[in-house]
Amino acid sequence: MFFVSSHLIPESDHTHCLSMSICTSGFDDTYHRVHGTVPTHIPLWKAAIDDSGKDFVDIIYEKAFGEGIAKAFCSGGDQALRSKDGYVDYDNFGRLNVLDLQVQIHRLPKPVIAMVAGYAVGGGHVLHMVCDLTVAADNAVFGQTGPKVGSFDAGYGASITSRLVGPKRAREMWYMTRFYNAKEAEKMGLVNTVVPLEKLEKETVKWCREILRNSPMAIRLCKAAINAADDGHAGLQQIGGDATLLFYGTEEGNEGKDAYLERRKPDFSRFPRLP
Ligand SMILES: CC(C)(COP(=O)(O)OP(=O)(O)OC[C@H]1O[C@@H](n2cnc3c(N)ncnc32)[C@H](O)[C@@H]1OP(=O)(O)O)[C@@H](O)C(=O)NCCC(=O)NCCSC(=O)CCC(=O)c1ccccc1C(=O)O
Repeated sequence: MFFVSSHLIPESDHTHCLSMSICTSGFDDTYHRVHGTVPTHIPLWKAAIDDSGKDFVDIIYEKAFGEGIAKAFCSGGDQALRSKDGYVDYDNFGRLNVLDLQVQIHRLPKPVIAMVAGYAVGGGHVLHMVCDLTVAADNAVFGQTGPKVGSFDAGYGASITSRLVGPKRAREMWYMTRFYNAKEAEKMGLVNTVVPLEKLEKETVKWCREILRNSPMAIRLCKAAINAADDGHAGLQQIGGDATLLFYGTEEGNEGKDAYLERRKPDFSRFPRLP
């Protein structure tokens, strides 16, 4: 189970900087939090998975929830770092790395829950939309800003908006760049639930635990199935991989492998040919 959240990044730096709360699959009481400012140009999933955000942990967490000020989930690509070819890296290469993060969130065979406090706008709004579920605080604000600042996300960004809120509303969001409060977002189907800010993390953890009561393989396949149509061949590959994974655990699958290793002809006759 993963959940992605972003709390207030100190001072002005709340652009594409997520403080991430990553709950590993066990998600027991020892789940760890990785809170940190992770700039656009570092693949966030990698930072999270590598635990490389460890140093930030308490500082950001305190700033965000300790002081009761969670101003932003993510306000999108840092316009100050934007260059002619993307968002510049430490090595001065422009990149659009957030696209990779979107793909990773979609393909991760576990639910990813966006825990949104404050602004989720621009590329930050796309990030919450690619997550499986969104638990929003009552101070959350949602919207696309791209066309206002000369940007757009014509990949997952535009198409998932349309899936979630319908094509008319999606156009409204992208053409008009309006902001919507948490209740409006809930009504539009952009978020799953809205809770008071101070209950945000508790509620998100509750949702995680509720999911974790259920079959991990069933959930894995539900996620793959829900994303399959949107993801085209990559979606089929994901669900196909899951089918292979399950088949390798069967006697029928192993008969082929065993026969090969034992240098004999495989005997599949005992396996049913189901209607
Ligand atoms: C988020 C706001 C609505 C907050 O407003 P407010 O509370 O009044 O605070 P401010 O005073 O405006 O902001 C505080 C401080 O933060 C700076 N800031 C905020 N957001 C950004 C930003 N995105 N870039 C740079 N700086 C930002 C702001 O300037 C202030 O700094 P000071 O130094 O204190 O003055 C409001 O801030 C706002 O609307 N922000 C801009 C939102 C925005 O337009 N975001 C960019 C959208 S485009 C985008 O996200 C890229 C899309 C993308 O990610 C992508 C798409 C397709 C392919 C690839 C990519 C990709 O990889 O990036």
